[in-house]
Amino acid sequence: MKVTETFLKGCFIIEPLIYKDNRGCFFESFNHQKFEKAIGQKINFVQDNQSFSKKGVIRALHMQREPYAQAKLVRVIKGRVLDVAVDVRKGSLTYGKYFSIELSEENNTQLFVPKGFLHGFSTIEDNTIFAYKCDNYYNKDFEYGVIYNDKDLNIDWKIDDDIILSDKDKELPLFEMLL
Ligand SMILES: Cc1cn([C@H]2C[C@H](O)[C@@H](COP(=O)(O)OP(=O)(O)O[C@H]3O[C@@H](C)C(=O)[C@@H](O)[C@H]3O)O2)c(=O)[nH]c1=O
Repeated sequence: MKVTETFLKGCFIIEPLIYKDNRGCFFESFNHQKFEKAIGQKINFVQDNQSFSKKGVIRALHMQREPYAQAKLVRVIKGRVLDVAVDVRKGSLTYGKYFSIELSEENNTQLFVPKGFLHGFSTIEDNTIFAYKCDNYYNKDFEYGVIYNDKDLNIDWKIDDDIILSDKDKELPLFEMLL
């Protein structure tokens, strides 16, 4: 696999090695030993999540507060998303900056989003299946977020049609509330 650190320290792009043959293809979607070596830190994923979304959905921007903060390893099984990670680590040189990348069933690319990041994605294709591993359990009392269209963050979600949001995501606060 090829691992590339983004301009946000600790946030990595992972491109698995794809083995193609006359049947189709094969790849290791996660290998604990290789993964820890590649990112240079111990990681213990304890929860796997999967969501299905129509085209034009934005699920964002989410995180959990300590002691339930989560690092995530995200990927697309079917369809295509624009995945977004925002650095909100206090004191970070890239605080408030975001990285976005297209993840799809074609490129099989994954993104490792460390603790201390807001995370979200928009679905560019209909019937998109998004899957991710988390290194801490879900706890609804520690969920936090920022509204997807915050003016300071100014994220281009690459959606032209109508945006579909959850009621919860419509009510998320502005980024300045995090300060
Ligand atoms: C995230 C999550 C949700 N749920 C439940 C709560 C709710 O009833 C239902 C749907 O939850 P949500 O609306 O929060 O799902 P969703 O908007 O897909 O939330 C996810 O968005 C992406 C971008 C992330 O990064 C994730 O960490 C998570 O926040 O599933 C769990 O039981 N466990 C979980 O781990």
